[in-house]
Amino acid sequence: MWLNDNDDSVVARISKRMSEVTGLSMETAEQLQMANYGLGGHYEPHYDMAVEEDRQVAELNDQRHGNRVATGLFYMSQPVAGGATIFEELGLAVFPTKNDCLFWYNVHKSGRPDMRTRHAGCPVLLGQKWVANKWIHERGQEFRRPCDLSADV
Ligand SMILES: O=C(O)CCC(=O)C(=O)O
Ligand SMILES: [Fe+2]
Repeated sequence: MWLNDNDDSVVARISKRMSEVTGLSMETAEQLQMANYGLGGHYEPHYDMAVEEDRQVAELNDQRHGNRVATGLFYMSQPVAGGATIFEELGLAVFPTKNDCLFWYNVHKSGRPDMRTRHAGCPVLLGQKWVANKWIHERGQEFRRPCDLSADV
């Protein structure tokens, strides 16, 4: 389910806060995506951004707005057990805490995808997991997050 800033003042406030905290423009961001996981609900390992090898995602990548430069993942509820967001490459497991937001950059300042951002949602073992995704795009960030020539900054 996708929520537009005009749907409710809470949705608009989330966008505004996201911009204030990250310093990024929300002009080209996607609507807020809500997702619910029940028992056993999980999300296979994936990248949020388009990577060259992944044609399907690349085709989904909005050419006008550029790649998904960053992800804001809001935990709207707290499962009783399970449901961590894990980053395999980084050896990171983040257990959802209600009202927390996990933020990361998907692409380097050079525009190259950061392959360390591959992540997954582990199965919910007990309780419910609600998340909201805010995907922020490259266009509009030119002066807010300037490019850098080195590949891995
Ligand atoms: O639910 C999670 O922990 C991860 C969700 C996710 O990666 C996504 O929706 O793209
Ligand atoms: Fe994701």
